[in-house]
Amino acid sequence: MTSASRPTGDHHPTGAPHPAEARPAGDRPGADRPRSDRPGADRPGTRRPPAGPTGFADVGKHFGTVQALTGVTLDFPPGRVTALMGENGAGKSTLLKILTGDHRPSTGHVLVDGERVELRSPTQARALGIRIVPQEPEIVPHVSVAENVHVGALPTAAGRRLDRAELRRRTTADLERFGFSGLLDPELLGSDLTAAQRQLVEIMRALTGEAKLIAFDEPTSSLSEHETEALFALIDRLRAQGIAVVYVSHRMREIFRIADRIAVLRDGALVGVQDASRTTEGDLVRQMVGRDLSTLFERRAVATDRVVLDVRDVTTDHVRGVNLTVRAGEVVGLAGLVGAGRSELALALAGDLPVHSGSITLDGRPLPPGSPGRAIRAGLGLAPEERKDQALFLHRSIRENTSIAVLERLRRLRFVRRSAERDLARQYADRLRVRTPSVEQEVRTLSGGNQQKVVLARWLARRPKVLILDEPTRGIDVGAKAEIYRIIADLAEQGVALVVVSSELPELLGLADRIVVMQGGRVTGELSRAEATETAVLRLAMADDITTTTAPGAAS
Ligand SMILES: Nc1ncnc2c1ncn2[C@@H]1O[C@H](COP(=O)(O)OP(=O)(O)OP(=O)(O)O)[C@@H](O)[C@H]1O
Repeated sequence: MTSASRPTGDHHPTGAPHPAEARPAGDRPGADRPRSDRPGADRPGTRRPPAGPTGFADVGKHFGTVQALTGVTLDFPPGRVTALMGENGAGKSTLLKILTGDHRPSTGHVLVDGERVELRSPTQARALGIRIVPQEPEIVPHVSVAENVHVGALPTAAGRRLDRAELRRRTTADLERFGFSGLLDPELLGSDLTAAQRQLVEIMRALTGEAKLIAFDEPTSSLSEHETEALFALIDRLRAQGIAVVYVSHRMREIFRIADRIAVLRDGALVGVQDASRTTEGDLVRQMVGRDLSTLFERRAVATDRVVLDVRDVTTDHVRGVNLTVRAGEVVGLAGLVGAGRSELALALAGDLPVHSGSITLDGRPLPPGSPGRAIRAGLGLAPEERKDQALFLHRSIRENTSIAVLERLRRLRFVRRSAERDLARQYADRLRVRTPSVEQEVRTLSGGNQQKVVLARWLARRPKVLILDEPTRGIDVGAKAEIYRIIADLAEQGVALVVVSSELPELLGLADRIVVMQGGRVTGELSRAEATETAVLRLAMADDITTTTAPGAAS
């Protein structure tokens, strides 16, 4: 791509000043007007009003017998952020894929600036200014960040060789404009990127060239607070330039922070579109799920004195001397910022990563580290963070994917195995509200959130002595979240020792009897349920940063 083909001046995301308005939910004067109509947004060069709406007219979509969408009519006004909400499998991703030319609608059509268009491919949608930041970033592993961002439009020097200096310059400038400087090195290889960095590359890719509509599909699921704020600042700038933003997320707090309007889908149909300042979390939940979830975190404390998991001085590549005890019936929350070492500790305890020193005792017996099979046999289960990559057999059914962890138990009942397997899978599919016609459905055809529920079902079904759940509700809708909280409470009542790693603080504060906070691979503190507040947790999660600020050099 030449620099001339990139957005410049007012069209560029960072060409416009950052809107200064703070936006607490429910207190946004003029929130019902398009942003571009508001004072300060009307700068020379801001887009002209389009001739007509961009969005969907009566769109339906079926996959074989599955009716994913029915009669959806919805437009995305310029300069406004429209959030799309709905339970797992409600049809959000399918809707986005129709907008970006990945799927063709079975009925109805897509409108761009009032004109009916037949989008045959993502390239065609892109040429019309429609962009998507997909749920699963697609990164080329063997090339740099810069090449990944500018893939398909790389600058060339004499002899048609790649002009690396120009590419680096361009990417560094992009990083600065998008507010991502310091979060990503243009020279890093695709294969070395963290989940968060992969997401940032996808966002940068979507923002190159002239965009009129940008859709984000659960963009923050792997971003830290800091990266999420950089993304929100960017979205504020996109809005101020008159770009239509579509934002898919299950996170209520984010929706109320960033959205102007909220569209709710249920079972493939549009339930309604409301102004974000005139609705509440409770209203949205009722619309999505059809019931009240006000008792989300209700659970009794049932922890006993019997220590089931005792971790002493465990050191791994990035984890330093961690001590942790979990009692039967206790839920211990592991808090920390992304990169604090929580997932590495979880993987090490489950035998998936080497332990360099220290000891692990499970139910009074030493658990030699380094063997996942041994950990499972000893009664320690881990539902890892990267569930889909690490755990699913995509071409197998929900039944097979659920029962694989309990086959030994079912095998004993040789003749009834298949039906026992099916009953088990059905029981969890129902409890976790997996949207599927049958448990014989191949997992690859499920929506992202429903795939996550299947992996979780497997571990919940196993009922180990110690269960470690790493980000158990990531990508999962609010109805199923409530069910997962209930299952965690039930497991605790049955005497299971639980460790929950979560980046959603309200979730940890609601679930945990005790919160252990990590930072930079170490435990920086522990808070009882009574002591734990968001501020107290964050203070410990940033302990080093605070030490460094107050006493330079002291933290080295
Ligand atoms: N390629 C496919 N083949 C068969 N069924 C599909 C396919 N893609 C989607 N579906 C079905 O369409 C429905 C809508 O799925 P979609 O991915 O749009 O949901 P979603 O609202 O994005 O969910 P999530 O919050 O879990 O990401 C689901 O029932 C899903 O199983």
